[in-house]
Amino acid sequence: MKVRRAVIKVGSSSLTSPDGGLCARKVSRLTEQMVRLRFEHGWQVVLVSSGAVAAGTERLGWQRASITLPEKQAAAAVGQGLLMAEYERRFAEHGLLIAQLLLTRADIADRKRFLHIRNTMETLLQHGVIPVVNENDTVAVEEIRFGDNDTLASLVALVAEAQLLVLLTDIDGLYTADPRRDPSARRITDVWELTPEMERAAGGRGSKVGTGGMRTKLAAARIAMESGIDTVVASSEAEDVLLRIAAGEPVGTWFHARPHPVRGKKSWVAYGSRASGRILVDAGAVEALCNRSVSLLLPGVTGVIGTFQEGAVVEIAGPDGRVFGKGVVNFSDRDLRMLLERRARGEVLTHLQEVVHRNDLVILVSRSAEPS
Ligand SMILES: Nc1ncnc2c1ncn2[C@@H]1O[C@H](COP(=O)(O)OP(=O)(O)O)[C@@H](O)[C@H]1O
Ligand SMILES: N[C@@H](CCC(=O)OP(=O)(O)O)C(=O)O
Repeated sequence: MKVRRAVIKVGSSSLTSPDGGLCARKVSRLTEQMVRLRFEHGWQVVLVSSGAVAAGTERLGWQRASITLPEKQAAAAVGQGLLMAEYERRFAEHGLLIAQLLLTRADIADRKRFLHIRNTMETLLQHGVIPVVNENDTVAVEEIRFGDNDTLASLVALVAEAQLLVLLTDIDGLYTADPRRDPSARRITDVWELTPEMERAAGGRGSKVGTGGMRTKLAAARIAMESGIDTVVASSEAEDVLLRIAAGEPVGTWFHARPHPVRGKKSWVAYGSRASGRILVDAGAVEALCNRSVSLLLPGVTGVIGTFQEGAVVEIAGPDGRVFGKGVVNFSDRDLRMLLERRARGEVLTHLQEVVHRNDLVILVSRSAEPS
């Protein structure tokens, strides 16, 4: 695999001391390696950094265990500045500029905003700047949150059209069970396909500052793999971990990209967008859409759920009610319902046939890949 662009996500525990404050040694070890990736390997690097809440909480002298949501958001606002100051200083020592991108789930779900983020990212990278991304914790309420930076990092990898996603954490990969609970757990070195056993094995966070644990790392790896991006989960503490990954050494757990991935706008439809409604189709349409690269036409539609405008993203479900696809719909829900009624009255609707064009339609390879 030839890497030109990599997204490197660093978890809170990989940047902080046990008291939660930023650990200068940990930050400098990682930034030094990123500088070498840039200059010795020619990689363009996007950094997704957690740690704002942990760093801010420690600086404010607050207790993490009993913190309220507004306090957490306030701590993130303090900590984000501390994080950026630390990165600024470290990268500047090597003549590198950094840029801050704070995103919410809603920014990625909106196609226009997604494109603005992509263009900004592209411009920064073309100018040799290192984008440093985090969730915009201060504005992110439940409905518009990623909630964890693993998912954010996988979507940033789509935005950046990266070839590699690295998730650095406090453990050296995916194990057959959470090693903190099961000492007999073994590390899995390569994953070609995510299995239900792996998902069952992936538990929650491993430290007071972590969010999501291995579960969210698998969800991130799935999005990346299905979008043609390799993912490595590795320990940030392992000696020269990033350089060893760049050298192709077997470090951590390597999740291999699918050979025929979803790409371009379709990957945004599949994983970035949020569906506004659902279209129900008959068995013939399921067969045609899943096995042939065709558009969804009106004769296959049996029902409509929800409210949406033309141009919105909708889910597509078969007669069993299971969602198997997503796409950009050509009609509003109101017009679609009207067309279905007119069809039921026997009207032949030859001129209003194409409900979702095949270029805007994606079959979700795996149901748990749905970003619902
Ligand atoms: N099957 C598993 N394999 C490895 N680690 C696991 C597994 N299940 C749960 N974990 C936990 O996931 C933790 C890493 O996730 P997390 O605490 O969210 O870290 P980060 O802050 O780096 O995102 C590990 O410390 C480990 O205890
Ligand atoms: N946005 C939050 C981090 C959320 C998160 O996913 O944390 P982690 O599991 O440590 O990567 C922060 O900066 O504190």
